[in-house]
This record gives sequence, structure tokens and C-alpha cells, in this order.
Amino acid sequence: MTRVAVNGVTGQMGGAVIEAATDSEVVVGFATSDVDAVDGIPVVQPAEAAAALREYDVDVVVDFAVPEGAVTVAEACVEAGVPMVVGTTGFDEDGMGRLKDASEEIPLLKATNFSQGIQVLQRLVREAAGTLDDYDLELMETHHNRKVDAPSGTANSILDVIQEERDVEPVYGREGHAPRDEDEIGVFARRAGDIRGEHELVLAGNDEVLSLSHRAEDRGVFAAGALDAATWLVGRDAGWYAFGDVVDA
Ligand SMILES: NC(=O)C1=CN([C@@H]2O[C@H](COP(=O)(O)OP(=O)(O)OC[C@H]3O[C@@H](n4cnc5c(N)ncnc54)[C@H](OP(=O)(O)O)[C@@H]3O)[C@@H](O)[C@H]2O)C=CC1
Ligand SMILES: O=C(O)C1=N[C@H](C(=O)O)C[C@H](O)C1
Repeated sequence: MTRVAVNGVTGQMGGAVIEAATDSEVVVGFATSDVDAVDGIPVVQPAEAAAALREYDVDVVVDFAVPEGAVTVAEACVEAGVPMVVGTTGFDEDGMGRLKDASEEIPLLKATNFSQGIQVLQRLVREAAGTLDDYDLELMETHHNRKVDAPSGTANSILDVIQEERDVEPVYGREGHAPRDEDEIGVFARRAGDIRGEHELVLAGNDEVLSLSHRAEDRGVFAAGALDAATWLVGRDAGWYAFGDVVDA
């Protein structure tokens, strides 16, 4: 069985990964709060991650934490020579640069969304935005009230795909007198309750509207995808990988 360490083990996604790990074994977790164990799994401070990766003979790390913690653990993975799957979102340029540096030494797979449905949505978005090239575009995402980054990592990834097809400028929310430019895309983030994750792209012409949307109904979908990615990543060459590489394999 693949021996997995979970970064952010005390969090919502950490719990979902532990629950989904039936074909792999979570042997250690990382978090900053002062807890010894979660579900019988020892919890270690991220600053001590490199030693723990060796001590627990970890094959791969699965990360759903915060950007700073993900970078700390990525650098520990480099030290210990362990591959890493990064699910955390909201990195700034420096954080992304440090992950890229790590990927020169270890296999590192980063995805803003580990659901297969979002992989397909991304392909549909590319086709729709490229084909309906004069339609107005608006992008919406909705998440639970504890989410800290906005727009979601997934919304930013969808925006990246659109910008590869169309020269559009994002406008984040609108307020007051805000007439729409031809080349803008409105981007909206809503936060409420325990909504797991909803994304919708609307493409509107004058007489028709195409809506492409996805809704995650359980965090288990992200956890299962990340664990599939983790198993796939073990034994690969150092480099930067995407979830599409796993889904297409
Ligand atoms: N790619 C995908 O498919 C998905 C990505 N996500 C992303 O995963 C991340 C986590 O989401 P979620 O579980 O809901 O968030 P939570 O806030 O529930 O969990 C965050 C976890 O990170 C830990 N943490 C905080 N600081 C550090 C640190 N410096 N080093 C290591 N761990 C740390 C927290 O524990 P403590 O305070 O004890 O340190 C906690 O366990 C978010 O960025 C979210 O957007 C979420 C779902 C799917
Ligand atoms: O924080 C979450 O919950 C989620 N975060 C990811 C994102 O920012 O896109 C993926 C998913 O939508 C759930």
C-alpha cells in the first residue's frame, strides 16, 4: 500500500483524505495546531516534516493546507526526496516560484481541483470560449463560508483557459456605475453555508445563452482524485505535473 503523509491533516480536506484512503495508508500528518494525533494518525509540525517523512517511510505527500504550509512541506519533500501532490490554492508569485523550484528536484503535481468533472469542464470551456468568440463571458463560483481565498483556485484556472482563447480582462465584482466593456469577463465569488464548490461560466450572445457548470457534492470527490494522483506520482521523474496527466493516463 502507498504510504501517504497528509499536509493540513486537521482540516476539512485532511479529514476527507483520511476517510477516502482505503487503497493507501495515511501514516503521518502535518499541521501547526497543538494536537498529537487525528484518527490515530500522528500529527507533526510542518517545520519537522523532512525528518518525519524519513521516520514514517512516506511514499508521497498529499497537501490541502495553506500556501505557506504547502511551500514549507514542499521544501521538506525536496530534502527527503519524496513526491508531493499539492491541492492548496491561493499561492502568490513567490509561493508558485518555490513550488516550481521544488519540482526541479522531486515529482510535484499541482491541481486547483481534483474532480474529474472539472477536468472535462475545462475542455468544454476551451471549446466554447474559442468558438463563441464574440459572446459575453461571466464566471461565477460559490463555496462554504470558511473559504479564505477568492476567487477560487478553480475559477482562476478556468480564467487561464479562457485567456488562452480570448483576449478578455477580468473585472472582479461590479459596483456602482459599471457599464460592461466588450472585452471584459465578470468574475464573482459567493461564500455561504457548507457549499462544497460550484463553478459556472455563462456565454451570452444576443439571442441565446450557454451555461457550463459543475457542482461538487462531497469533499470525497477531491480527496479521491488527490489520492489517485498520489499513487500515479510515485516513481515518476522529477518535474511539474497536472491532474490532466492522471485523468488522461
Ligand atoms: N485542489 C482541490 O481539489 C481542493 C483544494 N482545496 C484547497 O485546500 C486548502 C485547504 O482546504 P480546507 O481543508 O477546506 O481548509 P481548512 O482550513 O479546513 O484546513 C487547512 C489546514 O491547514 C492547516 N495549516 C494551517 N497552517 C498550516 C501550515 N503552516 N502548515 C501546514 N498546515 C497548516 C490547518 O491546521 P492547523 O491550523 O492545525 O495548522 C488545517 O489542517 C484550501 O487552499 C482549499 O482551497 C480544497 C478542496 C479541494
Ligand atoms: O476551498 C474549497 O473548498 C475548494 N477549493 C478549491 C478551489 O479553490 O478551487 C477547489 C474546490 O472548489 C473546493
